[in-house]
Amino acid sequence: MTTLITNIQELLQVRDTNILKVSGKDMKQLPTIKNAYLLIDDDTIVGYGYMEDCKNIEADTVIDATGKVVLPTWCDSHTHIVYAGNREQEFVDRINGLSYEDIANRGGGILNSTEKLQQTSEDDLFEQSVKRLKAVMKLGTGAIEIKSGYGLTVEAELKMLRVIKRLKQDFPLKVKATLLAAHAVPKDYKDNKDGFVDLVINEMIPKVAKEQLATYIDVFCEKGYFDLNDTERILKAGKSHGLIPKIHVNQFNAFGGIEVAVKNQALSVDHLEELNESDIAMLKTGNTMPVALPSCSYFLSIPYTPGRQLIDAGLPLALASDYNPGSTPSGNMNFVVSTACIKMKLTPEEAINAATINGAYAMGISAMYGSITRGKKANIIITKAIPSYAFLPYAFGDNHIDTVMINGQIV
Ligand SMILES: N=CN[C@@H](CCC(=O)O)C(=O)O
Ligand SMILES: [Zn+2]
Repeated sequence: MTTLITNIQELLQVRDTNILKVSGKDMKQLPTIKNAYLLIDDDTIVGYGYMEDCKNIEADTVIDATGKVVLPTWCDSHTHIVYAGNREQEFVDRINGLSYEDIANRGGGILNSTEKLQQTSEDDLFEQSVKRLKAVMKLGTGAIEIKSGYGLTVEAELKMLRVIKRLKQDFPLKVKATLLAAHAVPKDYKDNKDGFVDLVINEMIPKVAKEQLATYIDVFCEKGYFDLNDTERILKAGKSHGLIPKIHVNQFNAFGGIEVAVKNQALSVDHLEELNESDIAMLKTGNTMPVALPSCSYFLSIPYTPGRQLIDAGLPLALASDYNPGSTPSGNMNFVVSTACIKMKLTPEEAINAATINGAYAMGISAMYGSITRGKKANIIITKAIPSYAFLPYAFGDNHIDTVMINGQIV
């Protein structure tokens, strides 16, 4: 089954060679073809070029994209979309003056979601998550990373990861799973954090690795959660079971977590709202992808990750949603891209690179996702008729998407 998309006003992120990420000044370059065609065979991109060169191409289905922009689907490398219930009361509490930290200190926050998740059946959790997954696919997300971390017991963490596995099996988008057991210290271990870290290392990691329920190991490395020593121990234990590090770090405090991550060859370091010069120098020594989560900064009114500074230092940057019930109850990557331009001063080219190819890198899948490249998966967004691609981040808040194709099928 072949599909030919014709008369594309502009085809974005066209990469003839299969690069895995873009960094520094290269992020300003977004290769495009104006007045283009795109040819898909089943689930694979097989050809593209100028309209004048597509005269002899025949296909089973032809889609006319006159006036429309076509680009790869968003690669959202950081989400927590498997959760139970919501936390809108905490949102109201914050409006009335409490901080995210205050709420966590009185037993709310992550532990609030933990309580809800532990009381929710696996099927119910699956159904709640399906709704969110369907919604983000419609908004152009074609690959997604999903974390555990609201279970905090062996059984509840496994329940979350089994739900992620079902989502992976039942939906066409690419799903990568991460074990984030060290997301918060559960109530039962309130005065025994080391005991909980031991549980993560001795029981959770081996079980999850044996059942192949996750590819990545994550830790919330933050004051009041897990310190540098805990982070190092958990990352090393994960690595010894084949799990690749990818951590939450520098959200509220910068105290050396990035060094631990880079030294353990983390695939990504995520949040980075607080960043100092030594963190940037450390990132320059490795291949770890910095990931910014601007919707989280927006929702919590905390600083934005200094993405401009990271890119100007020659580093790559990825953008992700952080979709979760506490700090980012939104998985809209279009908003993420707009907010990165508006608040972090990324150019539209940089933001689109960050949300496609670099997002794919932060999930370890950029050889097959994140650009319009022959042989890559046919995951594409066709916009409505718009004046130019800069209109996407510019006219924020409106949905500019006409069609989303994942594996060559319209969703
Ligand atoms: N910061 C840690 N974890 C999530 C928020 C979790 C929550 O509040 O439920 C985040 O990435 O923002
Ligand atoms: Zn997160």
